[in-house]
Amino acid sequence: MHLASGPAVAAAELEDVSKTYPGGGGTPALRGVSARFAAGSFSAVMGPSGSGKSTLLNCAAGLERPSAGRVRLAGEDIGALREPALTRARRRRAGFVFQSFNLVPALSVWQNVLLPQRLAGMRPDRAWAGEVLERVGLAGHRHARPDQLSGGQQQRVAVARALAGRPEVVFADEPTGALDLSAGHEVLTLLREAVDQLGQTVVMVTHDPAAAAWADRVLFLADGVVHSHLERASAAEVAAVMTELSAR
Ligand SMILES: Nc1ncnc2c1ncn2[C@@H]1O[C@H](COP(=O)(O)OP(=O)(O)OP(=O)(O)O)[C@@H](O)[C@H]1O
Repeated sequence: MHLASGPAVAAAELEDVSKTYPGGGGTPALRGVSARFAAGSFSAVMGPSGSGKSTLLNCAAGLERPSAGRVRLAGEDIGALREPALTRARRRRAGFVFQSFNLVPALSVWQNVLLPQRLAGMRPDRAWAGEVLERVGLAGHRHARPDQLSGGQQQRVAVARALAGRPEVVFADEPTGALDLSAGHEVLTLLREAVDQLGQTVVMVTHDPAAAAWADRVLFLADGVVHSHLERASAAEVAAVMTELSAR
């Protein structure tokens, strides 16, 4: 089953986006960034600490409003939307995976997976949610609470939750940052399979060149601007660019 249309379509797009945070001392976190995340692709966003990676992700996802420029999610100009239309668009079109899992501790695995669809006012697609829980290997844990699971299992629940609503884009901010190597590997495998088998679009911020090497394309940020891109890069190639950026 394909969740997104052909590769030429941008699932998310930033056009000349700048962002200065109130209280950020006037220094922009992003300065005129343009980036296009093709539907059905897996992109990684890398760059030194403070280069604007999370800000880019949050602007693309409608979690932050840019100070200038345009953001389109599945072709919709979300900058033009006021609350609560922006929240509705984000809930309908974006799925999220965060470093800290962000599961609701009082809810079961199953309730966590269905929650975004409920919040979006959608009737949860239980058959599909069951299938994604199966895919992440946790069908037998649907009644468990998050604190009964390992970190790797909790992040797999978060991936299932992000996929369950069939969003146009899954935004992942350091999804392997809190995991050991093998749990991180499992989560990256799931994200890769979501792209290859389901046609999902994934945009992932990471510090780890080995994680970025799972992506089709790596976008490098430095000081709030796009420095460069790599296609189908190895971890060593990604690490070489990071070394160059860190030495600046
Ligand atoms: N809410 C905020 N208020 C003020 N400044 C902020 C806020 N969020 C981020 N910044 C600043 O914006 C710049 C870019 O931050 P951002 O978190 O996007 O970078 P990053 O590349 O994701 O960093 P890291 O790798 O350390 O997570 C930094 O200088 C940061 O201090």
